[in-house]
Amino acid sequence: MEKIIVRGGNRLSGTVKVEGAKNAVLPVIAATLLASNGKSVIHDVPALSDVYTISEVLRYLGADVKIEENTITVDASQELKFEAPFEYVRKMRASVLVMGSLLARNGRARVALPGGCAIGSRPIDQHLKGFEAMGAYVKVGNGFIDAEVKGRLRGAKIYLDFPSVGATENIMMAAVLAEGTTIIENCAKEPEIVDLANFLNAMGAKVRGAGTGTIRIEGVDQLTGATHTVIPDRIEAGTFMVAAAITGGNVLVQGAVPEHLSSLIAKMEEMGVTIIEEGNGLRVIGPEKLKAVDIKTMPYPGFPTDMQSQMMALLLKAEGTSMVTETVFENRFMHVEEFRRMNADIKIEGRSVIINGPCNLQGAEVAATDLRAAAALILAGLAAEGYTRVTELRHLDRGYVRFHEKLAALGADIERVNDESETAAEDVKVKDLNI
Ligand SMILES: CC(=O)N[C@H]1[C@@H](OP(=O)(O)OP(=O)(O)OC[C@H]2O[C@@H](n3ccc(=O)[nH]c3=O)[C@H](O)[C@@H]2O)O[C@H](CO)[C@@H](O)[C@@H]1O
Ligand SMILES: C=C(OP(=O)(O)O)C(=O)O
Repeated sequence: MEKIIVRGGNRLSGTVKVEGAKNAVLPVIAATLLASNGKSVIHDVPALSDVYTISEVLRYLGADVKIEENTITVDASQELKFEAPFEYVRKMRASVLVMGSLLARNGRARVALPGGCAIGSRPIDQHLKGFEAMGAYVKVGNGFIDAEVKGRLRGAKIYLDFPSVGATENIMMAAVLAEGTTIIENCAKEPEIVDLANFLNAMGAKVRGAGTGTIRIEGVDQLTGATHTVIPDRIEAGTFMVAAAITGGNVLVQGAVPEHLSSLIAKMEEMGVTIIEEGNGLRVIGPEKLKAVDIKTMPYPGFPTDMQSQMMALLLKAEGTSMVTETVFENRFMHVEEFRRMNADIKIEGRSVIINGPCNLQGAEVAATDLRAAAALILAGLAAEGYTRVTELRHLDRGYVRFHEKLAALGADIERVNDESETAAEDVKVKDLNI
């Protein structure tokens, strides 16, 4: 079994470079399907398992995808299939993002239902509501969503009940080739939405208002492949900012965009962390003592849910009582039990978590339950006494490139091992159970 073993206590120092954003590159890759001529060239693509999964989806659909270092080239000019099977969607929910592009290009999209995951039930009703408003007939059955439109999609006014990131992206991708104007109201404002709009516009689309609560899209007849560089990953940047703070370290996070991180910066400063803009990044200096604060996750520009578990790790070391309230996903507290295994004084009360700090964290064997929980447990391990062993690393690999190597380069005592003896023992168990 693969695990990351970290021994806490080292102060981190040095420079770490942020990768291109996972949550920006996935919709951008899905959008390359919209180009019926020319190739798209995407730069600063992070080497993540999610990126390989979406590339496989595109290949299955008939696109020609080449990955060279941090650049992906997609030629989707040939005829495309319209179905994305469960084997891909199961690996990665974001596979559902090909739906808007396929519907716009083919007039039909059939995508396996993504189902829930460890952080919540995650329905896609708002995506489907948008497609229906644009004239698509949507049917859900046998584990698939089937959307079909006779002729071309038509522009429509769509109000989202919640500013869903995925629904905003999927509707944008459907609307760029629709006939007439689409207006998405109460849409998501995340930087990743702006990045997608920039790529679509480079392909010849007419998208205005991305980054505000209303996006206006005038449909065009055809899109052409374009070149694009993905924005830096604000969540990876934030994770390293916490790593610096939790160890009382001094780290330059190169590529961190301050405007994308304002809520995190504000909260970390309230805790007593020093954050200085330097070059094209942020220098983060951890204090001797951290102060407790309250946090509530919200859609952008509110505090990001994708930083909730890492920030919770930091609050474990803060003096006083902190409350973390999760409003975006209904079940994103699976890491709390794991923190408790590390001797954290922490409890769940409804949609909030109460932390009494500073906790005397102790190393333990803990399991990652989702991508950000994996990072948070490693962060807690950096500040714990003794050795922390984190398992279920497939979650980590979805969103972090060489995470342990980057931390080791900053001075952390950390390694990633493949413990053969444990794997062998597990094989025996599996055989005994005849699974
Ligand atoms: C690949 C990607 O970019 N993932 C991000 C994206 O996920 P994703 O796009 O899935 O997140 P959404 O913004 O859509 O979801 C937010 C909330 O809205 C609900 N909802 C969403 C759609 C819908 O049709 N109906 C509905 O009820 C969800 O269940 C959830 O409770 O934004 C989330 C919120 O910032 C981040 O945590 C994820 O990292
Ligand atoms: C929840 C996340 O991603 P996804 O939507 O791909 O599951 C995340 O990046 O933290």
